[in-house]
Amino acid sequence: MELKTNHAAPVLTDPPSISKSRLGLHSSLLPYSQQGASFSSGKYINIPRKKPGKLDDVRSNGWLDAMKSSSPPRKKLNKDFNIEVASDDVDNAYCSWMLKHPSALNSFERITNFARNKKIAIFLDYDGTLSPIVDDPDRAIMSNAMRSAVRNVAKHFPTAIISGRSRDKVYDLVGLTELYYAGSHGMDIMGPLTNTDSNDHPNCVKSTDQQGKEVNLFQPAREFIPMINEVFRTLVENTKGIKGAKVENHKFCTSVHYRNVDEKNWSTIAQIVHDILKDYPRLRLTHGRKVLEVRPVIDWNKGKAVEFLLESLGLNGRDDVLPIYIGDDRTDEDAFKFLKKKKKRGYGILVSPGPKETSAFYSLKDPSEVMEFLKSLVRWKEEEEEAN
Ligand SMILES: O=P(O)(O)OC[C@H]1O[C@H](O[C@H]2O[C@H](CO)[C@@H](O)[C@H](O)[C@H]2O)[C@H](O)[C@@H](O)[C@@H]1O
Repeated sequence: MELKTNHAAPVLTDPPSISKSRLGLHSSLLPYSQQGASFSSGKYINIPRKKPGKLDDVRSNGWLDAMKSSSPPRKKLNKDFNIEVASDDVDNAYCSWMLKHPSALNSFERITNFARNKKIAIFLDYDGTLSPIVDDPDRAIMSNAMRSAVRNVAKHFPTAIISGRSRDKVYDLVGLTELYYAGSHGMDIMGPLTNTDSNDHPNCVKSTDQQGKEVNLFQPAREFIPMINEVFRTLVENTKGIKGAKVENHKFCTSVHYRNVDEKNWSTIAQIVHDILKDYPRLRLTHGRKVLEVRPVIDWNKGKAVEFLLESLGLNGRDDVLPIYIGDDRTDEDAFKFLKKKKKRGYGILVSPGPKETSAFYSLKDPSEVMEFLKSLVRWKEEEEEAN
């Protein structure tokens, strides 16, 4: 592929950026990244609400655009984004983007040079990162080779999975006891019990894990469980006539999948979720890959979860620590932003086969490259240990 950096490259956003003021949006309908949350556990985000009675249609408020642009297969980029470019231009766009977000594999030596004499902490998203995206969320099975790569990484570095799925579900899928797990986009964290400030955090309780080991359980949205259950049941009921729709209950949030729904019914799905949110002002919408997610309006996300876990591990804010976060989705951007905040605090790595707006520093194409990167880290660490 030829590199042409002077070409005006179309960088694709996922979902597309929408002018709030132009559309006069109900802010709970906006993609999460547009809402500007700030840290403070358990506090609500201050979201100005529209006057009741003035409801947007899902078409005019940008939901449908965001739904269409979520998770486009690379070969369909031009069509899905209505960009009139030849496929060479898409390749050029990708190359230009790669200059800004180089491959973590090609930059491996740079990464390890920076990591030398530092303690690395690894944070991994699940879907699209450790397992490829598939049509049925229940069949997103991680390969044994990937499991073994993650197990080996965890032998050398503290390692956590940060997923949008419920913590129990992602634990069942990964099946490794040596990791820390954060489910429901970080709203359900099982971390180490240590003598750090994180133990005194409100919403933190001592608990035991599957092996009976004492752990720290942090659930800042606990009070929302009955509400999420109620919304889950209503969503199941209201979408049951839509072929291919699937609703998941993640305990602190709920997801409505439309990957397998005929595109002509997407507006119906959107309208159903939109109508439910009208009745629950303490819940809001975020967009994932062909999924609408309903979650509490609390100031908590995957970035906060990374900070919390680093704090629990006694690793937060230290110059001798290098956190690395690998993820593929919009919700991973909060973690990338957290690592980027202070210069060189850590590396975000976006998993994407095409250009995407991101706060990640590096990129990897797909889960097989993620596995290669994890294996390389282990090899490097073992060589370092042997040499010392
Ligand atoms: O934070 P993650 O671990 O990446 O979880 C995000 C969502 O992942 C799952 O949905 C996605 O993967 C499915 C399986 O490949 C795919 O069918 C779906 O279209 C994707 O959105 C999970 O089912 C969701 O509930 C998570 O929120």
